[in-house]
Amino acid sequence: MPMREDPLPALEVRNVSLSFKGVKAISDLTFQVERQEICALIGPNGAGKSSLLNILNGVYVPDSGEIVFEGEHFRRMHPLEAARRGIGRGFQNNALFSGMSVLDNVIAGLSRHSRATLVEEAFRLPRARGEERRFRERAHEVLRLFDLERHAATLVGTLPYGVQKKVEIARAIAAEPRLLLLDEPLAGMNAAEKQEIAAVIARLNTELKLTIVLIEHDIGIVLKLAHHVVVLDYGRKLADGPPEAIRDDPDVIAAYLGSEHAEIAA
Ligand SMILES: Nc1ncnc2c1ncn2[C@@H]1O[C@H](COP(=O)(O)OP(=O)(O)OP(=O)(O)O)[C@@H](O)[C@H]1O
Repeated sequence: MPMREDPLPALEVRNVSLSFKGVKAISDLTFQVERQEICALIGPNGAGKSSLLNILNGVYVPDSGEIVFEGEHFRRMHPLEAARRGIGRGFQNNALFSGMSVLDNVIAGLSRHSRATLVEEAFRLPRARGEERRFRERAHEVLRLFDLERHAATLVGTLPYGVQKKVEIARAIAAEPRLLLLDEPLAGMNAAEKQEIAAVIARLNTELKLTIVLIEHDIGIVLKLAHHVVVLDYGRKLADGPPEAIRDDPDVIAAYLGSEHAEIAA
Protein backbone atom coordinates (compact mmCIF):
# COMPACT_ATOMS: atom_id res chain seq x y z
CA MET A 1 0.00 0.00 0.00
CA PRO A 2 1.48 3.42 -0.87
CA MET A 3 2.56 5.58 2.08
CA ARG A 4 0.15 8.39 2.85
CA GLU A 5 1.66 11.88 2.72
CA ASP A 6 2.01 13.32 6.21
CA PRO A 7 -0.40 16.27 6.35
CA LEU A 8 1.37 18.00 9.26
CA PRO A 9 3.47 21.06 8.48
CA ALA A 10 7.12 20.81 9.55
CA LEU A 11 6.87 23.85 11.76
CA GLU A 12 4.23 26.16 13.14
CA VAL A 13 4.96 29.43 14.87
CA ARG A 14 1.83 30.37 16.81
CA ASN A 15 1.23 33.83 18.25
CA VAL A 16 4.82 34.13 19.41
CA SER A 17 5.93 37.28 21.23
CA LEU A 18 9.29 38.09 22.76
CA SER A 19 10.62 41.23 24.40
CA PHE A 20 13.91 42.31 25.90
CA LYS A 21 13.52 44.67 28.86
CA GLY A 22 10.44 46.28 27.36
CA VAL A 23 11.71 46.25 23.74
CA LYS A 24 9.37 44.14 21.65
CA ALA A 25 11.56 41.98 19.41
CA ILE A 26 8.68 39.80 18.13
CA SER A 27 4.98 40.62 18.30
CA ASP A 28 2.26 37.99 17.98
CA LEU A 29 3.96 36.22 15.09
CA THR A 30 2.17 33.35 13.36
CA PHE A 31 3.21 31.42 10.26
CA GLN A 32 3.88 27.87 9.18
CA VAL A 33 6.54 26.07 7.20
CA GLU A 34 5.63 23.04 5.12
CA ARG A 35 7.81 19.95 5.01
CA GLN A 36 10.73 20.13 2.62
CA GLU A 37 10.21 23.83 2.09
CA ILE A 38 12.91 26.50 1.99
CA CYS A 39 11.45 29.39 3.96
CA ALA A 40 13.32 32.71 3.92
CA LEU A 41 12.91 35.24 6.73
CA ILE A 42 13.60 38.72 5.48
CA GLY A 43 13.26 42.17 6.98
CA PRO A 44 15.32 45.19 7.99
CA ASN A 45 17.93 45.13 10.76
CA GLY A 46 16.32 44.64 14.14
CA ALA A 47 13.14 43.13 12.65
CA GLY A 48 13.38 40.08 14.95
CA LYS A 49 14.72 37.46 12.53
CA SER A 50 17.65 36.21 14.63
CA SER A 51 15.52 36.30 17.78
CA LEU A 52 13.04 34.02 16.06
CA LEU A 53 15.73 31.50 15.09
CA ASN A 54 16.91 31.61 18.70
CA ILE A 55 13.41 30.71 19.83
CA LEU A 56 13.19 27.90 17.29
CA ASN A 57 16.30 26.19 18.60
CA GLY A 58 15.59 26.81 22.26
CA VAL A 59 18.07 29.62 23.01
CA TYR A 60 15.27 32.07 23.87
CA VAL A 61 11.94 31.31 25.51
CA PRO A 62 9.04 33.34 24.07
CA ASP A 63 6.96 35.45 26.46
CA SER A 64 3.85 33.94 24.92
CA GLY A 65 2.78 31.72 22.06
CA GLU A 66 4.14 28.35 21.09
CA ILE A 67 6.14 26.45 18.51
CA VAL A 68 4.87 23.23 17.00
CA PHE A 69 7.59 21.09 15.42
CA GLU A 70 6.31 18.05 13.52
CA GLY A 71 3.13 18.10 15.58
CA GLU A 72 4.84 18.44 18.97
CA HIS A 73 4.06 21.58 20.92
CA PHE A 74 6.65 23.40 22.94
CA ARG A 75 7.37 26.77 24.44
CA ARG A 76 10.48 26.05 26.45
CA MET A 77 13.13 23.78 25.00
CA HIS A 78 16.84 23.50 25.73
CA PRO A 79 19.09 23.85 22.62
CA LEU A 80 20.42 20.32 23.19
CA GLU A 81 16.90 18.99 23.19
CA ALA A 82 16.16 20.93 19.99
CA ALA A 83 19.18 19.27 18.36
CA ARG A 84 18.07 15.83 19.55
CA ARG A 85 14.58 16.42 18.20
CA GLY A 86 16.02 17.17 14.76
CA ILE A 87 16.46 20.95 14.69
CA GLY A 88 19.94 21.89 13.42
CA ARG A 89 21.43 25.37 13.40
CA GLY A 90 24.08 27.34 11.56
CA PHE A 91 25.15 30.72 12.91
CA GLN A 92 25.46 34.26 11.51
CA ASN A 93 29.09 34.64 12.47
CA ASN A 94 31.19 31.68 11.81
CA ALA A 95 31.00 29.56 14.97
CA LEU A 96 33.67 27.04 13.99
CA PHE A 97 36.76 26.13 16.01
CA SER A 98 39.36 27.75 13.75
CA GLY A 99 42.32 25.93 15.33
CA MET A 100 40.75 22.51 14.76
CA SER A 101 40.67 20.46 11.56
CA VAL A 102 37.65 20.37 9.30
CA LEU A 103 37.02 16.76 10.31
CA ASP A 104 37.17 17.52 14.04
CA ASN A 105 34.80 20.45 13.64
CA VAL A 106 32.22 18.19 12.02
CA ILE A 107 32.77 15.57 14.73
CA ALA A 108 32.23 18.32 17.35
CA GLY A 109 28.77 18.88 15.83
CA LEU A 110 28.02 15.21 16.38
CA SER A 111 29.36 14.88 19.89
CA ARG A 112 26.42 16.92 21.18
CA HIS A 113 24.50 13.72 20.48
CA SER A 114 26.88 11.58 22.45
CA ARG A 115 25.38 8.99 24.75
CA ALA A 116 28.71 8.23 26.39
CA THR A 117 29.24 9.90 29.77
CA LEU A 118 32.25 12.10 30.51
CA VAL A 119 33.74 9.28 32.60
CA GLU A 120 33.32 6.80 29.75
CA GLU A 121 34.96 9.29 27.41
CA ALA A 122 37.79 10.14 29.82
CA PHE A 123 38.69 6.47 30.27
CA ARG A 124 37.94 5.65 26.64
CA LEU A 125 35.56 2.89 27.68
CA PRO A 126 33.91 0.75 24.95
CA ARG A 127 30.78 2.85 24.47
CA ALA A 128 32.86 6.02 23.97
CA ARG A 129 35.22 4.21 21.57
CA GLY A 130 32.33 2.81 19.51
CA GLU A 131 30.72 6.22 19.32
CA GLU A 132 33.96 7.88 18.26
CA ARG A 133 34.29 5.41 15.39
CA ARG A 134 30.69 6.00 14.28
CA PHE A 135 31.08 9.79 14.51
CA ARG A 136 34.27 9.64 12.46
CA GLU A 137 32.57 7.56 9.73
CA ARG A 138 29.56 9.86 9.68
CA ALA A 139 31.79 12.97 9.54
CA HIS A 140 33.67 11.55 6.52
CA GLU A 141 30.36 10.74 4.84
CA VAL A 142 29.20 14.35 5.31
CA LEU A 143 32.53 15.75 4.07
CA ARG A 144 32.13 13.68 0.90
CA LEU A 145 28.61 15.02 0.45
CA PHE A 146 29.96 18.58 0.62
CA ASP A 147 33.01 17.79 -1.50
CA LEU A 148 35.20 18.71 1.48
CA GLU A 149 37.04 15.41 1.93
CA ARG A 150 40.32 16.83 0.61
CA HIS A 151 40.22 19.45 3.39
CA ALA A 152 39.50 16.93 6.18
CA ALA A 153 42.86 17.43 7.92
CA THR A 154 43.14 21.18 7.19
CA LEU A 155 42.80 23.66 10.06
CA VAL A 156 39.54 25.52 9.50
CA GLY A 157 41.09 28.96 10.13
CA THR A 158 43.39 28.57 7.11
CA LEU A 159 40.55 28.01 4.62
CA PRO A 160 38.83 30.70 2.49
CA TYR A 161 35.64 32.08 4.05
CA GLY A 162 33.32 30.43 1.54
CA VAL A 163 34.80 26.99 2.32
CA GLN A 164 34.53 27.66 6.07
CA LYS A 165 30.85 28.42 5.61
CA LYS A 166 30.44 25.09 3.84
CA VAL A 167 32.13 23.38 6.81
CA GLU A 168 29.73 25.11 9.16
CA ILE A 169 26.72 23.88 7.23
CA ALA A 170 28.29 20.41 7.03
CA ARG A 171 28.66 20.43 10.81
CA ALA A 172 24.99 21.33 11.26
CA ILE A 173 23.97 18.58 8.82
CA ALA A 174 26.12 15.85 10.38
CA ALA A 175 23.60 15.25 13.15
CA GLU A 176 20.91 14.58 10.50
CA PRO A 177 18.46 17.34 11.39
CA ARG A 178 15.08 17.41 9.67
CA LEU A 179 14.78 21.17 10.11
CA LEU A 180 17.85 23.29 9.40
CA LEU A 181 18.02 26.91 10.61
CA LEU A 182 20.57 29.13 8.87
CA ASP A 183 21.31 32.69 9.95
CA GLU A 184 22.59 34.65 6.95
CA PRO A 185 24.51 31.75 5.42
CA LEU A 186 25.68 33.94 2.51
CA ALA A 187 26.79 36.98 4.50
CA GLY A 188 30.27 38.31 3.74
CA MET A 189 30.69 36.23 0.58
CA ASN A 190 31.65 37.20 -2.92
CA ALA A 191 29.22 36.53 -5.78
CA ALA A 192 30.78 33.17 -6.73
CA GLU A 193 30.78 31.92 -3.13
CA LYS A 194 27.15 33.01 -2.74
CA GLN A 195 26.16 31.02 -5.80
CA GLU A 196 28.00 27.97 -4.52
CA ILE A 197 26.47 28.04 -1.03
CA ALA A 198 23.01 28.74 -2.48
CA ALA A 199 23.46 25.63 -4.65
CA VAL A 200 24.53 23.60 -1.58
CA ILE A 201 21.40 24.73 0.27
CA ALA A 202 19.16 23.85 -2.68
CA ARG A 203 20.78 20.39 -2.87
CA LEU A 204 20.32 19.73 0.85
CA ASN A 205 16.69 20.61 0.41
CA THR A 206 16.06 18.29 -2.53
CA GLU A 207 18.49 15.42 -1.88
CA LEU A 208 18.19 15.17 1.91
CA LYS A 209 14.56 16.34 1.90
CA LEU A 210 15.46 18.93 4.53
CA THR A 211 13.12 21.68 5.62
CA ILE A 212 15.15 24.88 5.80
CA VAL A 213 14.43 28.21 7.45
CA LEU A 214 17.01 30.83 6.62
CA ILE A 215 17.62 34.51 7.12
CA GLU A 216 18.93 36.28 4.05
CA HIS A 217 19.31 39.90 3.02
CA ASP A 218 20.15 39.33 -0.65
CA ILE A 219 16.69 39.58 -2.13
CA GLY A 220 17.84 38.29 -5.54
CA ILE A 221 19.03 35.04 -3.94
CA VAL A 222 15.90 34.77 -1.79
CA LEU A 223 13.64 35.04 -4.82
CA LYS A 224 15.55 32.25 -6.56
CA LEU A 225 16.16 29.93 -3.62
CA ALA A 226 13.10 30.16 -1.36
CA HIS A 227 9.71 28.53 -1.84
CA HIS A 228 8.16 30.69 0.84
CA VAL A 229 9.08 34.11 2.24
CA VAL A 230 8.07 35.63 5.56
CA VAL A 231 8.72 39.36 5.86
CA LEU A 232 9.23 40.82 9.33
CA ASP A 233 9.22 44.48 10.26
CA TYR A 234 9.61 45.70 13.86
CA GLY A 235 8.84 42.18 15.08
CA ARG A 236 5.57 41.94 13.19
CA LYS A 237 4.71 39.91 10.14
CA LEU A 238 4.39 42.24 7.19
CA ALA A 239 3.87 39.62 4.49
CA ASP A 240 3.92 35.85 4.10
CA GLY A 241 3.72 33.94 0.82
CA PRO A 242 5.48 32.65 -2.28
CA PRO A 243 8.45 34.74 -3.52
CA GLU A 244 6.61 36.14 -6.55
CA ALA A 245 3.79 37.50 -4.37
CA ILE A 246 6.28 39.00 -1.91
CA ARG A 247 8.26 40.63 -4.70
CA ASP A 248 5.14 42.40 -5.93
CA ASP A 249 3.68 43.29 -2.52
CA PRO A 250 3.48 47.11 -2.27
CA ASP A 251 3.83 47.03 1.56
CA VAL A 252 7.04 45.03 1.26
CA ILE A 253 8.43 47.28 -1.42
CA ALA A 254 7.63 50.37 0.65
CA ALA A 255 8.78 49.09 4.04
CA TYR A 256 11.63 46.78 3.29
CA LEU A 257 12.92 47.15 -0.22
CA GLY A 258 12.30 50.91 -0.06
CA SER A 259 10.78 52.81 -2.95
CA GLU A 260 14.25 53.67 -4.21
CA HIS A 261 14.96 49.93 -4.45
CA ALA A 262 11.69 49.08 -6.13
CA GLU A 263 13.50 48.29 -9.34
CA ILE A 264 15.30 45.40 -7.58
CA ALA A 265 11.97 43.79 -7.01
CA ALA A 266 10.74 44.43 -10.53
N1 LIG B 1 19.93 39.63 23.63
C1 LIG B 1 19.28 40.77 23.42
N2 LIG B 1 19.14 41.71 24.40
C2 LIG B 1 18.46 42.84 24.20
N3 LIG B 1 17.86 43.16 23.04
C3 LIG B 1 17.97 42.29 22.02
C4 LIG B 1 18.68 41.05 22.15
N4 LIG B 1 18.60 40.38 20.97
C5 LIG B 1 17.88 41.17 20.15
N5 LIG B 1 17.50 42.31 20.77
C6 LIG B 1 16.67 43.37 20.19
O1 LIG B 1 15.53 42.76 19.62
C7 LIG B 1 15.21 43.36 18.37
C8 LIG B 1 15.28 42.30 17.26
O2 LIG B 1 16.63 41.92 17.06
P1 LIG B 1 17.09 40.74 16.10
O3 LIG B 1 18.56 40.59 16.25
O4 LIG B 1 16.25 39.55 16.34
O5 LIG B 1 16.75 41.35 14.66
P2 LIG B 1 17.25 40.86 13.23
O6 LIG B 1 16.08 41.02 12.34
O7 LIG B 1 17.87 39.53 13.32
O8 LIG B 1 18.35 41.96 12.88
P3 LIG B 1 19.71 41.79 12.02
O9 LIG B 1 19.29 41.68 10.59
O10 LIG B 1 20.42 43.08 12.33
O11 LIG B 1 20.43 40.58 12.54
C9 LIG B 1 16.20 44.51 18.18
O12 LIG B 1 15.57 45.67 18.68
C10 LIG B 1 17.36 44.11 19.05
O13 LIG B 1 18.06 45.24 19.50
